Amino acid sequence: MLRVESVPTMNLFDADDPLSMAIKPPSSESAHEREARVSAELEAKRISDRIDEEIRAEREAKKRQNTEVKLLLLGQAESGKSTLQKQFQIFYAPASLDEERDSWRSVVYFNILRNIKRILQALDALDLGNEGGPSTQPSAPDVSMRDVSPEPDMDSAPFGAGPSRARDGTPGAADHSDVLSVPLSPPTRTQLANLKLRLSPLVSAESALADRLSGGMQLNASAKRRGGGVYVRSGWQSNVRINGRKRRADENHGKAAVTEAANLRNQLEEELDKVGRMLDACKEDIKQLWSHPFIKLLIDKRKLRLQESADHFFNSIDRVTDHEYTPSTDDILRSRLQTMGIASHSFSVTVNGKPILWHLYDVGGARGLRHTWVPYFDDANAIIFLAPISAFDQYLDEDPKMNRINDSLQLFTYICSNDLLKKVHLVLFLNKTDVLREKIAAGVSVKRYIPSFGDRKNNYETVIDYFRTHFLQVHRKNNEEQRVLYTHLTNVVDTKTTQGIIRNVRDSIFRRYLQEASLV
Ligand SMILES: Nc1nc2c(ncn2[C@@H]2O[C@H](COP(=O)(O)OP(=O)(O)OP(=O)(O)O)[C@@H](O)[C@H]2O)c(=O)[nH]1
Ligand SMILES: [Mg+2]
Repeated sequence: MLRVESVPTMNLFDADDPLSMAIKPPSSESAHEREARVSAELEAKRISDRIDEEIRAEREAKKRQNTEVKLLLLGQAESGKSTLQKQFQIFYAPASLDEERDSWRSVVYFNILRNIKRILQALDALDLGNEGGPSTQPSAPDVSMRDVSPEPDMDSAPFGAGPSRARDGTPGAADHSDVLSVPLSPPTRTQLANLKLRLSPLVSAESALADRLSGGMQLNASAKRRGGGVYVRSGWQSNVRINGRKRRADENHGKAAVTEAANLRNQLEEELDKVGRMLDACKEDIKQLWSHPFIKLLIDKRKLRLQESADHFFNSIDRVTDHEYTPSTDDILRSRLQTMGIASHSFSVTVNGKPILWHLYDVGGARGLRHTWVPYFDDANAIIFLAPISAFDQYLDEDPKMNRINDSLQLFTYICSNDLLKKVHLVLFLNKTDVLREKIAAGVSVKRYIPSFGDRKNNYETVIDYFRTHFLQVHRKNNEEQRVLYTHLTNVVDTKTTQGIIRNVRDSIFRRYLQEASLV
């Protein structure tokens, strides 16, 4: 079957590796010396293996005594891990979400601006006549602080190749001859050119906000071109926290001295208020842009990768641009920020009268970040693997040749077959079922992207069944331990159904945990 990480084979004494060169035996080594060296190396390995085994046994024993449960949220980028983490937060620590509610205002603004920028960039590629406004194409070279470049190609795809699509992931790279072949009437051309001109200032506001959110951490130029978003590390909220928008006026009122922290807060608030005012001033243009039939066609034909929640935020533009706006819980669940590294969250849960600390690890799912998961495998108790099954018509930002369902299946194979995870409680979320339903209802053909789907009926139930069967097969083929796989069809932005599923998952994880720890 498919392997996800290819480990490069390395010559034992690689000339590029100074350590291996240092321990390389001398070229003058005699047969007797060689025998002695090999025997010493074997003995050293035996001792090292025994120590490893002792450490493993100790860790297992500790796991049993522990009153902690570690749950990993795994899956490709944009599969819904951080959204699910927010649902856990709503369930176990709603007050903490309230505390950071204000920080999400900047993310909501950023998401709206990012989608506008993508549409304007797509318009840039069309000749709309003399617009005279600033180009929305990135001009300055990027400084690479963190490369999230893709790993090498995987083995052959289980679903085969899909139709032609963007080769480099940029909106302009897709085949758009069909859009261009639609003759634009002069008034429409002028209308679009004017919209583009008036909305152009929002593009620089987007860049400033992206820098603010990521704390200056940037992607390299090629990752950006491929559509890379803003990566944030755990604790990003402190980059944009204002701590109560009303407080500023009170603090400043009649007081000469303000602290540096308050100054920074004020500056941030002013920046954000400015973006809010810009959005407010442009809201009619934004509505026009979003509802324009040509823009809809452009998004559809060129398969523009807008964020999942573009529709939600564009349709809420009046509410979001209100100067008293505070993000609703739904806004927070629909906001998009890419996770960099591992974000951990802890909740205290009482099970059978016993307090248990429940640690959740939300990982970054982009290919270049997956190596950071491995250190967490060792003492994990449970995994929720999220596979966005609506993504059958999409390709990875990191590798535009890789169908996203295909990537999910390969990743799931890696998780199911990983030795370190053999005993871990495994839960599979086939996520974004709501998006899948909408796509199917809109007539998007699965067979077009997944030729092996064949002539099956292009309806929701059949498609779900088809994908579920593939995931279950992966599990069955990699299940020497006879481990149960708990599968759920999910839409993790829906709080009501997700909370029910969280309860169900919690009970199954704790039941097993308590049995293993001999606590029942
Ligand atoms: N409609 C819908 N949107 C979803 C669902 N799950 C996640 N989303 C949205 O998809 C986007 C990506 O979700 P995230 O939770 O940020 O994805 P992630 O897996 O954490 O991605 P990385 O951090 O890049 O690895 C967000 O805008 C979410 O609101 C779902 O079930 N339905
Ligand atoms: Mg995330």
